[in-house]
Amino acid sequence: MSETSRSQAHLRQDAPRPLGARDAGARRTTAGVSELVQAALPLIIGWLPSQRWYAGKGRAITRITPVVGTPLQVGDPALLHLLLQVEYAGDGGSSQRDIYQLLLGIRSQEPPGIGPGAVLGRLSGGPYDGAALYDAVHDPELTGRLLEHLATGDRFGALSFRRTPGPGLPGNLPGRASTAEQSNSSVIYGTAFILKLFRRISPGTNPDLELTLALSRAGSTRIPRVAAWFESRMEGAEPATLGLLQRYLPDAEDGWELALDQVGRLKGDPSPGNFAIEAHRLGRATAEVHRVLARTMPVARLDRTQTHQLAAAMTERLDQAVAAVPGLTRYRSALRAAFQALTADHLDGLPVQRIHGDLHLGQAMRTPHGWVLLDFEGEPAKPLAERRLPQPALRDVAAMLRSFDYAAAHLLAGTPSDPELAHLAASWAGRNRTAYCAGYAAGGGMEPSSAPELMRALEIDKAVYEVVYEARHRPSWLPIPLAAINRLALTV
Ligand SMILES: Nc1ncnc2c1ncn2[C@@H]1O[C@H](COP(=O)(O)OP(=O)(O)O)[C@@H](O)[C@H]1O
Ligand SMILES: O=P(O)(O)O[C@H]1O[C@H](CO)[C@@H](O[C@H]2O[C@H](CO)[C@@H](O)[C@H](O)[C@H]2O)[C@H](O)[C@H]1O
Repeated sequence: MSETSRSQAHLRQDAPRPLGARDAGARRTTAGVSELVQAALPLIIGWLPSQRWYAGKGRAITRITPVVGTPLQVGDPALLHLLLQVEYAGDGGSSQRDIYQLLLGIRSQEPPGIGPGAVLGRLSGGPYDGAALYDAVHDPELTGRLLEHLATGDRFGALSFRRTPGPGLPGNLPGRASTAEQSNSSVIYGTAFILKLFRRISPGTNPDLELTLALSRAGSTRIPRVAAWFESRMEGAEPATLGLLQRYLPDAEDGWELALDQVGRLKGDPSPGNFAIEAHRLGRATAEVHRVLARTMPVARLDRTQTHQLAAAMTERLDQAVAAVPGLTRYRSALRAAFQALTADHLDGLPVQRIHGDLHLGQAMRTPHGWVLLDFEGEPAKPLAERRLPQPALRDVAAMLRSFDYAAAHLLAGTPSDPELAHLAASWAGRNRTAYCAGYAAGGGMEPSSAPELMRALEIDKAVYEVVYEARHRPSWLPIPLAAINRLALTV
């Protein structure tokens, strides 16, 4: 971070409507936003790189530029909404930039019970000199304030809060930070709503909002209904989605946890459950979602050129992954050949449509009324425009198949090599993969076994993505996708 330079040149200050007589001092007004941001920047720079959602890990920050600062509450506590552009050095002297959404709380005393990882430090200078600066996601009072904005459909300068038609929203529920492992940050309001705050922001509608709204409007019960969202105008660009409020599913069980529970029982439980029934239902649910998306969003068919482009994009991602993770190098030619096989004539005319884009067991919740799918954001590492392109629906199927492998591999993680256990794990994954595909076809989706080359290429493409994801975020998990690459490279 040695070369860090800061700029406030582009900071837009958006004045809030008065929020009541909470503003104690004359200096603590909107006029002080710029000074507040300048005082906060050194603390932000120290805190940002340790956040799970921060994409620039290991790279030197070269510049930080506040883009839009909006005080959503002044006084003690105060709430500052900030969009911050961070530039970092890329490979070979290139530079990369990302915009992050921060929701910063400011109080004279830190909120009770807040974890040390959520506290940025004490401000030095500016209108809140000496006050504690912290991640407001962990402050029930301030996240409650956000819900009020969503409930009333407020506008603050560049920020617009929007509600879907339907029953009113309660404006007075405190929010608690979700502890789920995730790419963004979520706040749960009682047992009624969950608000996801997108952390890495791109101009344009986030596919999570776009697709869940389309599914909600079509009456699908396979997603939690959208209740509200908020967005920011961006200079010279489309508005960016910042947050999505959906119904909370209080009785739901996470598919990943359920699967791990079942896999764990393979180690000697006399009555291991039959997850294959659930896998079949999940396949059906996936097909149902695909059918609604194909009905309500644009669809197309691949021509010869587009098939070549599909294969070329996979090859390009592979080459980038090999450069980032040298352990992939020895598989490169076998994997390239699998992508090359896609260019044969038989894919001409393959339907493409909007899909989930990053489907895995952790995105599937089993409720008393069946499986519900979450998080239609697509792979967070891909540019937003790419995530919004129509894709073969089997891409989601291949991604879920990878998830069954992941769950099985968990059984073996950290244990000395045990051929019997390895066999049990492989059989468990195989059974559930087959059941999921059968459920998908029974639900009206394309029969996965009718397109073996495509399925293999899609699974490899996903495993390559996972190799990079694990190398970056969870290096101890890297052997899981690498083992899959090894297997997929050998299978022809
Ligand atoms: N509507 C919901 N009801 C219950 N739990 C939810 C809901 N939405 C998300 N969750 C929980 O939060 C986790 C993270 O949500 P997700 O949308 O995948 O966030 P991210 O995009 O940040 O990874 C999920 O795995 C699930 O455990
Ligand atoms: O944060 P997201 O849920 O949007 O997705 C990212 O993180 C996932 C892990 O949390 C990652 O999924 C990979 O690990 C899962 C087990 O934790 C496994 O079930 C998936 O099959 C595997 O891809 C996902 O790839 C990443 O985009």
